Amino acid sequence: MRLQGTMQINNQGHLEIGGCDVVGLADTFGTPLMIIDEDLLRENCRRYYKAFTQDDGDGVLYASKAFLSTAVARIIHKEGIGLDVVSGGELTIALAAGFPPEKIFFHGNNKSANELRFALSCGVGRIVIDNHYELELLEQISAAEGYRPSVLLRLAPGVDAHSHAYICTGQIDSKFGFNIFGGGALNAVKRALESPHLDLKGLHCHIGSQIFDLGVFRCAALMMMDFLQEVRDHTGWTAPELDLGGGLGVYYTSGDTPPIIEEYAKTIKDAVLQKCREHNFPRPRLFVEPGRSIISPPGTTVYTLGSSKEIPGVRKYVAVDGGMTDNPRPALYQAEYEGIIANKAAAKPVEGVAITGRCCESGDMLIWDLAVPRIEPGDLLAISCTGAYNYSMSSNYNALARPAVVLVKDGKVDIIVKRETWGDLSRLHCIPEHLF
Ligand SMILES: Cc1ncc(COP(=O)(O)O)c(C=O)c1O
Ligand SMILES: N[C@@H](CCCC[NH3+])C(=O)O
Repeated sequence: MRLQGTMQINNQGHLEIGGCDVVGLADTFGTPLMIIDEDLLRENCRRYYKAFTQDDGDGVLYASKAFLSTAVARIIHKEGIGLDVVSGGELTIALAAGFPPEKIFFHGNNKSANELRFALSCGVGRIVIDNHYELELLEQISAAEGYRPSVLLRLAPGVDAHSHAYICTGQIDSKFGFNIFGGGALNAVKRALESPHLDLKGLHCHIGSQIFDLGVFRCAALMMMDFLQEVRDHTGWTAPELDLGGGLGVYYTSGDTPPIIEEYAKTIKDAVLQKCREHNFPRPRLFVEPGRSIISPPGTTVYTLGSSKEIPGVRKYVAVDGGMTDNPRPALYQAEYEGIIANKAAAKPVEGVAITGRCCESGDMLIWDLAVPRIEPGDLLAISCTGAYNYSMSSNYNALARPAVVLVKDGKVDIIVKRETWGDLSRLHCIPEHLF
């Protein structure tokens, strides 16, 4: 496993993160346990901040769908970054953390009337309108309740992000946004500009996630800038803001070669400036919305090894005490991960095993082929780069309780999300009177 951030192997041969021995963390907090390396999280935020906010007014918004807790929201805010939320729930967590609403952008392809009212009443910075239904709904609510929200329109620029089909979002055949091709986007811009109840600030696109090819980000930026010019030709309106979404990929396993944050920033800014010159267009205020590339590398999940089953000549399955409930990505996207036996981190590998979860599903696999030293039940497996879209996509399937999440830094540890208990699992259940 590639060691990232503050990870190291200590002189007891244990994996250490943020100066904390992972074996000690597992003893204290139990497993499965998600560990977040605060230094690496802050470093990623700072690199984004530096790369994108030197030009006046540009901004970085953390896509909180990747992982959101009140403590992480505080770190994000302290590092000068805004927040992208997609539901009343994410907005509630952000507000509970004391996140300033004006630094929050509200996304989503089917926001409810109640969610829109909530966003309006707390004064979010931007509402990103996804479709005509929402445009009408937001206009009606704003008119009735006396708001004039600042809005962006989400567009599908028709760019294929070359990532897993389930995480590409900017192509023509996508459920998200107004399509540039076919005129839907231009009509939406005209409609929003005509409305006295909406303050159209600019346009948005997000082409997908876990993207390594800077060429597709460049292509999206060029197409959006060409469209801003087309809009100016048709309406006379010069869009002051352009939000290009998130999507930068990260390293999960050897062979993954993601571009660095700084290269990504340069690609986007160069493309925008090129088109500004070409069209004599004033440089819009730029926003980006990274999620995975901020929080994935700082996250590591630790499991305890339990049962195993060896099928001679086929493979050896080794089960952990979590699985698709805390990390559904291998089952959903055939995602691959690296791992290390945290209590034997310096030991030489002697065999290859398949790491399976504990759910009643054959597809509940975490790693198909992991080289491990001699292992036994009770050993600890650490899987790296699990900070994004693991906990946030976790479930209670098989009535498994969600893991705890801890933040580590300089040898200190703080719990930031408590472990769910079996008691929590029935807290929303009710037994009707006639069943007594
Ligand atoms: C609108 C929007 N912005 C930002 C993101 C964050 O993407 P990523 O985590 O790949 O950076 C997403 C998720 O793909 C998204 O849908
Ligand atoms: N959940 C996806 C990313 C989706 C990004 C949100 N639009 C993943 O785990 O890779």
